[in-house]
Amino acid sequence: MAFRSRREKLRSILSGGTCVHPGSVYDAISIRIAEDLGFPLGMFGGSVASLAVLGDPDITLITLTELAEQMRRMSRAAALPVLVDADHGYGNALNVRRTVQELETAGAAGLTIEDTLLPAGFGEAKTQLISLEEGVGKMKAALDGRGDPSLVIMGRTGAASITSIEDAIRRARAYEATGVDALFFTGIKSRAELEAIVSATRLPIVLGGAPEELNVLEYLAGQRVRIALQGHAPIAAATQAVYETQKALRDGTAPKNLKGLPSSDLTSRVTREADVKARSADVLGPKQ
Ligand SMILES: O=C([O-])CC(=O)C(=O)O
Ligand SMILES: [Mg+2]
Repeated sequence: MAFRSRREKLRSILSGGTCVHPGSVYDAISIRIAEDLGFPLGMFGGSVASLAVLGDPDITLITLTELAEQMRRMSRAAALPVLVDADHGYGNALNVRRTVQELETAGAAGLTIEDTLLPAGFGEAKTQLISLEEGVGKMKAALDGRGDPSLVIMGRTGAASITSIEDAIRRARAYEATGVDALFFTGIKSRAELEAIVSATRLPIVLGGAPEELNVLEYLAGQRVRIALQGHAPIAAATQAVYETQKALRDGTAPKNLKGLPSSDLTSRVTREADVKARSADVLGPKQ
């Protein structure tokens, strides 16, 4: 299986003794940059998928097909293992099974399924959770949908910031019992909360965003946290760069005087130009 080594790399992060920051990736160029800079893993968030594909905020308007297609583009562009935020699995537990099948064939190294009620329901001001029982059904369906046993499936709960830390632990333990490979938590606010989770569970932990006091890799590593997200600044920086460049051009700046453009060397690296040229010479013959 072509993607197995990517999945095994993610598994070795989860079974290792350190905690890593993933690179935030959302398209073919961003995954190549993350790979070239030596990130051990890419994180493809639902928020950045919505931004890159639709230009929308993170409100689950993106479809599974669009998400999987963007993942497929990244899988072709680079060999960096990618953890995909598969949100709620795009429907009920049967949809979760389908979501796993699609992301597996698109080359994801791993994916998260969360227990948030998505998209937001009628008249609901605050984010809601599905029941623990429905969450368990989704985790079972995700595992059932996996064809390649090396694909990593993570159970994710946002309960810490929606209901309580006790509820987050209860849910994590129930997801753990289904056989998922790791637990992903959002909304953890303190070391005490993290330590309560650590003593009540046994699987590797992934933290999606954490306050300053938690953000020390050595400390996190000692708490069984293997991956700690750092948000999605690269796509935000790209938005600002496009804005500045278009504004300068609109204001009359000559293209040769624009600031912040990549060197030709960087462009050549992110397009893997040397590789393309070598292949062109092989199959298209020498240029006349
Ligand atoms: O998983 C992540 O990267 C955090 C998240 O939910 C998102 O960005 O949609
Ligand atoms: Mg998300």
